[in-house]
Amino acid sequence: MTEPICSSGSEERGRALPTSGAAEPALVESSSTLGHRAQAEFAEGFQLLDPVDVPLVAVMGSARTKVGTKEYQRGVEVGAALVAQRFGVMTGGGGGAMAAANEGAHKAGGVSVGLNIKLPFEQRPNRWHRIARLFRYFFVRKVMFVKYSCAFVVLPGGFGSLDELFEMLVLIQTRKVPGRPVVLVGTEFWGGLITWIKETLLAEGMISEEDLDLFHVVDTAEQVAALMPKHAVS
Ligand SMILES: CC(C)=CCNc1ncnc2c1ncn2[C@@H]1O[C@H](COP(=O)(O)O)[C@@H](O)[C@H]1O
Repeated sequence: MTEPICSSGSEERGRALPTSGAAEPALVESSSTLGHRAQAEFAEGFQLLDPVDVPLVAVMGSARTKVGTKEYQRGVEVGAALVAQRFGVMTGGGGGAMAAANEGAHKAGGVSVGLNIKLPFEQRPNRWHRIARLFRYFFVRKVMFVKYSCAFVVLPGGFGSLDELFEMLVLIQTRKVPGRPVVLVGTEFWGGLITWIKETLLAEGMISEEDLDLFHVVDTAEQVAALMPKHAVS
């Protein structure tokens, strides 16, 4: 018999469930294991981030951006520009755009945070963050990005970056979190999505006109810095 794709709690109870390890799929564990692990992970995340005493900007972006490319360089510049404005930088701690933003922040002498994720394949943290933790659950880690950031910057990226972007926009749109700058970097890269948002989502009444004000689209690190909340600048 083939394994069911979905399983109910009662089906789970009869089965030996994996207990730990990066290779094991998350969210198929028993409800109680999931609950305990998530609770512990929340507590550890709070412990890590509560003591950070500079305002953090979450910088999202592709795990695949190559070192040495213009895109990588722009990520480095964004990290450095945020530190120049006395923000710390918090990323997903992996390679690509995450490494770029952490590198810029670290080399500029700022606070550089990496919230890594355990994945079923090998995952190396980048070497540019000094405050770090490895998370099992994307959803717990996303709470950290939202709870501990005062602005959200999204460099060009794929599904992961889109997920983080839209999570943030929904939370602001529905007033679950206070508004904050959400900045997409790369007018050319994001242009098609923005056009679709306007010509389909807005035109079909799926969002309101004012929802378009929930995000900005820019091209340079200086423009990102100019959109940040002013309280961090002395
Ligand atoms: C090549 C590959 C899939 C590597 C995955 N390695 C990852 N390491 C750390 N964070 C990640 C990773 N994949 C997705 N994320 C999260 O999703 C975003 C990147 O996803 P993407 O590459 O844009 O879609 C990051 O902001 C990060 O928070």
